Amino acid sequence: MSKLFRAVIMGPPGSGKGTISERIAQSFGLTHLSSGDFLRENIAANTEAGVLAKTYIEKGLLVPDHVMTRLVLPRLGEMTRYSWVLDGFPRTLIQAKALNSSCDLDMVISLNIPLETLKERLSHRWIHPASGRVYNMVFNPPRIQGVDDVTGEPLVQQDDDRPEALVTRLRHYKDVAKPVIDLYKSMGILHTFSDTETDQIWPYISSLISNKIPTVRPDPRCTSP
Ligand SMILES: Nc1ncnc2c1ncn2[C@@H]1O[C@H](COP(=O)(O)OP(=O)(O)OP(=O)(O)O)[C@@H](O)[C@H]1O
Ligand SMILES: Nc1nc2c(ncn2[C@@H]2O[C@H](COP(=O)(O)OP(=O)(O)O)[C@@H](O)[C@H]2O)c(=O)[nH]1
Repeated sequence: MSKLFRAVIMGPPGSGKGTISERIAQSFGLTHLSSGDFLRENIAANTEAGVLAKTYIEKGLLVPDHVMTRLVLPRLGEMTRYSWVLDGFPRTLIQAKALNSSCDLDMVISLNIPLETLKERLSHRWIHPASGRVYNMVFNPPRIQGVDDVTGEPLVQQDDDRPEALVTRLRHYKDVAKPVIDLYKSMGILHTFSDTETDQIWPYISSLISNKIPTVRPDPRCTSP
């Protein structure tokens, strides 16, 4: 069996983590794991972690590290046979160290996108709150304006995506992410991409991953035993 591939994607709000993770998942047959999705699932299922996490998310705060690690690491433990790209975790040094002690990462992708681009993108970002599906009224609009493609439910704009809120979020991201980025740099697995367009960055990410995964392997869940 060929070696499994594990990647983390980091970047400020609106940098394209979700968009690029989806492209990686589709192109290389990896599973896209998102801490935001894990949280939404737990909130919907009213688990103990979900109820606790909700109180932080509603205040615009990061969920405490011990809650996040207890939530994410067991999910990764269930993925031992699969290659994945992890989006939204780790966000702090404590989370990064916990991740390092539970698995070996092959690659960390860090997106470094100018503030003006983030502001512009987030001002057009609309989401389907229940699923976390993300649209952009310019870049990838829904089929019917204002409505989720899958459920037909209304889309909303998050308060956090307002330009005024973004500057604070970005500062916070930089402070918290810096030691994480330094750690991955020191491990020699960090790859940073800077551009204003996902379509410009994508060929570089794609060829980087192709070099690590010489043949595009089908997702093992989709093959018969
Ligand atoms: N690794 C994490 N550590 C702490 N809190 C987290 C983590 N991942 C997600 N959260 C919490 O869940 C919320 C939703 O996360 P999600 O990644 O879906 O969206 P987001 O923070 O709006 O990020 P972005 O704008 O970068 O997509 C976050 O705002 C944060 O409160
Ligand atoms: N205009 C434009 N919008 C983009 C581009 N890449 C992603 N987006 C949109 O920008 C917003 C933020 O992207 P997202 O993947 O949610 O970023 P994340 O917050 O880092 O996960 C979404 O509305 C995307 O559809 C791009 O290259 N150009």
